Amino acid sequence: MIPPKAIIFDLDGTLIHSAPDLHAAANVALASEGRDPLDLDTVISFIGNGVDALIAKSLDVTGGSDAALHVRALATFMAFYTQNMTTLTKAYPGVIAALNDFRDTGIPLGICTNKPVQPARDICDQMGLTAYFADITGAQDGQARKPDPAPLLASIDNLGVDPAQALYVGDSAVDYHTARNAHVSFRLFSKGYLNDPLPDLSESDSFDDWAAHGIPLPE
Ligand SMILES: O=C(O)COP(=O)(O)O
Ligand SMILES: [Mg+2]
Repeated sequence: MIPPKAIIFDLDGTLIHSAPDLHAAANVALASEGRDPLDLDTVISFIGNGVDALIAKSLDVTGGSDAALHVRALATFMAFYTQNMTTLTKAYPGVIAALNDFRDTGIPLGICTNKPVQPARDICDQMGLTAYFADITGAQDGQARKPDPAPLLASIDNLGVDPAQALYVGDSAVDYHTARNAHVSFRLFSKGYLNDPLPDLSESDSFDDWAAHGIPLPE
């Protein structure tokens, strides 16, 4: 692998362990509808396709859903989550040191997440991450989400590099397929929220510790 000219990261399950706050907000939304709470691992298995999918799956497994219920539960979820996005959330060990190393090379860094863009930006602000990133691309109403390649290609375009020279780092099958669809190199952080196995991904394209990410850097 040659050193990338830009690195774009997924957010949830890649840079930050955000599931505990997503779990808490999901259970507030479920409780407001008289539903039983879900355990953390179940909520983790619902992360990766955005908040709409998280709410839909949470309602499905606790008694079903309809359009009005979905809208209400999503609103309750967002009202709580936007006030509690970094209460339990932490950067994975080694992430800050790795970001410092990447930044020191001078190559541009970005985030491409299926989390709605404003919460993604607010979380980065609250966690002191914003200054590392020249671009933060998140989900927006009416716009394609990962695994559609559009958001990743938009983020790479904002960084001003050719997709062939960029690297995407993510934790899920959604991220892997996004990179494939965009013809962008991919590395998997395997200690995030990987729900489906990735049989086509070679072992050497995966890491489980940010202190040993294996991303080659320019001198
Ligand atoms: O919000 C989600 O479901 C996933 O967010 P991510 O794309 O940062 O992993
Ligand atoms: Mg993720």
